[in-house]
Amino acid sequence: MSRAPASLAVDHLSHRYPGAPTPALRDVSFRVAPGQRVGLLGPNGAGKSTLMRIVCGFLPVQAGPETKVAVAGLDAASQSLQVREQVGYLPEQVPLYVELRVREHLDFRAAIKRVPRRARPAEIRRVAEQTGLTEMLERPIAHLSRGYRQRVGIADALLGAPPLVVLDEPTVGLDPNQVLEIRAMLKSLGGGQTLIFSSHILAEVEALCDRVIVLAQGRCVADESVAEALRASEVHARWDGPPERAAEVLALAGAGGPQVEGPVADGAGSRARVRCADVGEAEALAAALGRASLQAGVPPVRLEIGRRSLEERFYRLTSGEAAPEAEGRGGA
Ligand SMILES: Nc1ncnc2c1ncn2[C@@H]1O[C@H](COP(=O)(O)OP(=O)(O)OP(=O)(O)O)[C@@H](O)[C@H]1O
Repeated sequence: MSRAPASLAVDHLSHRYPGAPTPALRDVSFRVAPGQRVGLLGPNGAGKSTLMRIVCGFLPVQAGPETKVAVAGLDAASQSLQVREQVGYLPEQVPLYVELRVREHLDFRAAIKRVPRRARPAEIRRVAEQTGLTEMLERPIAHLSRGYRQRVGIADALLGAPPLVVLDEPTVGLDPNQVLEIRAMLKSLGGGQTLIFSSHILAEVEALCDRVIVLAQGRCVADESVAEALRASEVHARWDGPPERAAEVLALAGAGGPQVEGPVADGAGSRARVRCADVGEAEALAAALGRASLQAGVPPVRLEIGRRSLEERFYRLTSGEAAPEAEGRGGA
């Protein structure tokens, strides 16, 4: 089976559970193009599952000014049944009929998803192959390991070739080998569907996605391509002089604005860090800071170019604090 991948549009989406003191989602907006692979990152309670449930039509869209959720152009509020037909969903807690064999379970689920009876055997073979379950089809689910049960949940989400596949923490609770196997399996899924999955694990998102959306306390705090996030660099600088003198050096080098953190006192000296869009910009800035330090007479100087890891950025974005210093790279 094959169907064209779906687009997803989320506009000004907020959500408050009945009786909850704070909203689970606050004015979240983003767009996903057909065939994109998007990682939804965020700490516990950030709102990832809530967002996924709404996108899949399992939680209602709470109306608000300009609120809209559309899958393949279908409105999740007024066309929720049609939206569900577009989506394959792996919930956080996978509901499996453990007394059934894998094939029976998938056949039952395919029937619910209205895969025509005659197409079902081939469809089950297809998803079993994609998820590495071919040898397990006759096993009772009760006898499967957690990793294999997760594969059954993912196979279920892929049944009927839904244009949008939404996987809520597909590797959570698995042992390290199972995590690697599931990641390899997800990576091997072709671009035949739009894929959104949630994770706490940055390496996973880096490896599997072309785009990352970061949620924190119900807000979307970052939305960028993984390549862009990985390109980001920064310059770490230390001076023997006090912060006022370091500020002079920064000004001489033309570094200012929100990209600059510091300068702050560091022992007898001072330090600052400047965010840059890429390594080239960081190298040019490090050289300019070197010249400016000499000019201002604030020696000695230590300048390092550090890659801002996705991990560090994630930490900052979701906690509002600086992570422990990133490892330096190179020097000037
Ligand atoms: N059924 C519910 N009723 C009330 N509050 C809920 C419900 N489900 C989630 N919440 C609350 O909504 C907020 C967002 O939860 P959600 O499960 O969407 O976050 P999450 O990012 O998926 O977290 P986790 O990574 O822990 O699964 C949290 O404060 C949570 O306590």
